[in-house]
Amino acid sequence: METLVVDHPLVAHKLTALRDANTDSPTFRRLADELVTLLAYEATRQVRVTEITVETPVAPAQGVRLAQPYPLVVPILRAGLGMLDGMTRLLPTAEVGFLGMVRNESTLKAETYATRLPEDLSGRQVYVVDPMLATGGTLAAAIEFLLDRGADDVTALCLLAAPEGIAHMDKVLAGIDKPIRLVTAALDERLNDQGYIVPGLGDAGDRLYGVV
Ligand SMILES: O=P(O)(O)OC[C@H]1O[C@H](OP(=O)(O)OP(=O)(O)O)[C@H](O)[C@@H]1O
Ligand SMILES: O=c1cc[nH]c(=O)[nH]1
Ligand SMILES: [Mg+2]
Repeated sequence: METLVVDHPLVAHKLTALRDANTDSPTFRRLADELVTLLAYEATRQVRVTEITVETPVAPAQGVRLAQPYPLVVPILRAGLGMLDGMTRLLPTAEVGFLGMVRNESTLKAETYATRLPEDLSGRQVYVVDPMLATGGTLAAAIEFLLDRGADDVTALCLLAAPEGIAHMDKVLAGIDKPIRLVTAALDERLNDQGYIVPGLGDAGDRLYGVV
């Protein structure tokens, strides 16, 4: 898996505020939304385009537009919903599919409780959004699901990643001959005994949606 940790002072500034336990839910949602837009700029570097010509008021100009089929954006419910608007703002013609997954907090295994996306993803470029890559169980299962449906190019956007999660993804996805990328705002130190990212930001879903 090709991994990019976005190194930018504005990303670091917003991420620091997001981590702060004193940041309330409305501010957390706004910061997550702003961070996605910054990450999406990097994450869409390989988005497929078609060359076209347009007529300016002066002369023909060569340019590009997004190729069809349009990209599919897949938020992993629930916390991934906090990254959806930022992503579709940058890719307004993208389709959106949904994966509902929850980590069993005792076993740390990911369980899928909802799938609502096209049956056939052959040839599709997919952007998966989920703020947290902790053990990597959730994201690895999500990407395997998308590849099984035929997706041939998958980019995941996360706000935070743990080294253990990236190692797990590399192991599970080894030998897959399709582009798989991760773009994250930070690579943190480690996981704690409860599988939480350290220093992290706590439970992203709870902080987005105000559950305490
Ligand atoms: O890398 P992992 O160890 O699998 O953990 C990461 C997952 O945990 C969080 O979701 P959670 O299961 O808390 O569900 P939620 O979005 O409904 O809060 C997070 O948004 C990821 O989906
Ligand atoms: O640190 C973590 C790990 C998993 N899920 C979260 O929301 N936070
Ligand atoms: Mg959660």
